[in-house]
Amino acid sequence: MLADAGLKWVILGHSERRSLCHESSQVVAEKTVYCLKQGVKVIVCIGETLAQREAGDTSKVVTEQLGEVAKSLGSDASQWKQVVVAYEPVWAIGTGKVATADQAQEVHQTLRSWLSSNTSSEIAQSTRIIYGGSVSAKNCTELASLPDVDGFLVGGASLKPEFADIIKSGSAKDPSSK
Ligand SMILES: O=C[C@H](O)COP(=O)(O)O
Repeated sequence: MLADAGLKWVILGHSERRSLCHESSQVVAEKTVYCLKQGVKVIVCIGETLAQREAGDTSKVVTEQLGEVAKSLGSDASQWKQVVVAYEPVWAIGTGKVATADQAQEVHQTLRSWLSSNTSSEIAQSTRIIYGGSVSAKNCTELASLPDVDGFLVGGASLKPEFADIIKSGSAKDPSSK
């Protein structure tokens, strides 16, 4: 239905779907495969809760979430080209508590390394890993400059004039920095 309506992208695995609708990572992976078959590209959201971060489980949680998608897509670079990974710490979504640059870079780098080890170095380098969670005009420039942050998934700020500044921050990145 979405493909028939001309939609090019969907967001899957948002934290609200995972928590309110009990959508598992396996279901997210199944939906990802289905969307790609229909020619619809996918933004897959992953991210830890505050309790998981405080327990030191962030890397485990996000790589397990990504791992379910990787089980389905394998090392097929043509499939991964249709997928964007969105790291969205649950505690940062809509809260005004953005991840620090160090926190964001650490997780993004972990995800890229994990992709390299579990798919291929080509897929790891070419897959866009974007950040979401209280991105604003105030924090976008620093976050956009991080080597493994390839863009943003913006919620609240996308409805405000500052969204223009967030879009512009994407051009601040040195493409050779990754
Ligand atoms: O759904 C939107 C994203 O989860 C981020 O939302 P936010 O930028 O308002 O925190």
